[in-house]
Amino acid sequence: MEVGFLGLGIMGKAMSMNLLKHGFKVTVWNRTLSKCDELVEHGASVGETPAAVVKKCKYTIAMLSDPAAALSVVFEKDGVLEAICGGKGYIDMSTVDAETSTKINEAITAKGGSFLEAPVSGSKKPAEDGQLVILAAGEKALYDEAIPAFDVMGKKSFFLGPVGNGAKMKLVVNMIMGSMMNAFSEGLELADKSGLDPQTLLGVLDLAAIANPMFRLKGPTMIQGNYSPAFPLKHQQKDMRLALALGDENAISMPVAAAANEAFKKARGLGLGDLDFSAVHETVKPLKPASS
Ligand SMILES: NC(=O)C1=CN([C@@H]2O[C@H](COP(=O)(O)OP(=O)(O)OC[C@H]3O[C@@H](n4cnc5c(N)ncnc54)[C@H](OP(=O)(O)O)[C@@H]3O)[C@@H](O)[C@H]2O)C=CC1
Ligand SMILES: O=CC(=O)O
Repeated sequence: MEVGFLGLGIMGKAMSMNLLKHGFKVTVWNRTLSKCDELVEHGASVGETPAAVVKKCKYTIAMLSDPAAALSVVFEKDGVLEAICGGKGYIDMSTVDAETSTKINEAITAKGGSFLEAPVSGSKKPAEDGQLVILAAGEKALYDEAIPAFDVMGKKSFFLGPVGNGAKMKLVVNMIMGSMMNAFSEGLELADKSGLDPQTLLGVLDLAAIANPMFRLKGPTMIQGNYSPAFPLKHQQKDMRLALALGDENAISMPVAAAANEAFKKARGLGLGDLDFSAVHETVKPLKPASS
C-alpha cells in the first residue's frame, strides 16, 4: 500500500526508512526537499507538495516540529486539505497540543477524510530500531488500518479514544521527562562539585529504584559534554510550554515543571536549542569567569 510521509527530520527520516525497509511503498515530502534524497536512494518516491502526497496515498503520516508546522502543512497553499477526501486518512505523529490536533481533525473530517493523532514516545534510536511507543487517538477505523505501519515503527501502540487524548498523554509524559532531566543534570553537577565521581553516580543510580533508560543513555554523554541532538532541546521546551498550558487549563499547579521549563528556556537563550535536550545540563554549570 502507498503510504505518504511528510517531514523528514530526525524522527521522520528514521520512521519512513523503517517503513521502506519493511516493504511499504512510501511517498515522501519535506519542506527542505533535499532531505528526500536519502529516502529516494532507499526506494521512496517524492511528492512535490503535501497535497501531491495525499493525492497519491491512501493515508499520509506527518512528523513535524511543532503546532505551527503541523497547521501550516495542512492549511497552507498546496497543503493536505487541498487533496484530502473520503477514503483517505491523515495521521499526525508530531507532538502538538490538543487544540492543534482538534483544529486539524475538524478540517480533515469536514472534507470527508479521517484523522488520527499519534504522537510517539521514544527518540532517535527507538525510531531507527522501530521501538517507539505510539499514543494514538481519533478515528478507530484509521487506527486499525494503520496498525501494520505502527507495528513497523513501534513496539507498542495505545488507542486512547477521542482526538486530544494522544496529544495530552504525550505532553504529560514529556513534562515528566523534562523535569527528570533537570533533576538529573543538577545531580550530576552536585556529585562532581562535591568531590564524587559522576560515573560512580551513574552506576549507583542504575542499581537504584530510580534506574531508567534515559539516565543510562544520556548520563555518559552528559558527563563528556556531548549533546549531539537526538531530541532537540527546542522541542523539549515546546513540550514543557504546552504541558504547562494544559496544567493551566486544568488548574494543576506544576512548580517542578515550571522550573524545568525555565531551565530549558535559559538553555535556548544560550543558543543550545538545536542540541540534545540533555544540554540543559550546561545551565547548571557555574559560569566561566570572563577573561580579562
Ligand atoms: N527527536 C525526538 O527524540 C522526538 C521528537 N518528537 C517530536 O516529533 C516531532 C519531530 O521531531 P524531530 O524529527 O526531532 O524534529 P526535527 O527538528 O529534526 O524535524 C522537524 C521537521 O519539521 C519540519 N518543519 C519545521 N517547520 C516546518 C514548517 N513550517 N512547514 C513544514 N515543515 C516544517 C522540518 O522541515 P525542514 O527539514 O525543512 O526544516 C523537519 O522535517 C516534534 O514534534 C518532536 O517534538 C517526538 C518524540 C521523540
Ligand atoms: O519526545 C521525546 C521522546 O524522547 O519521547
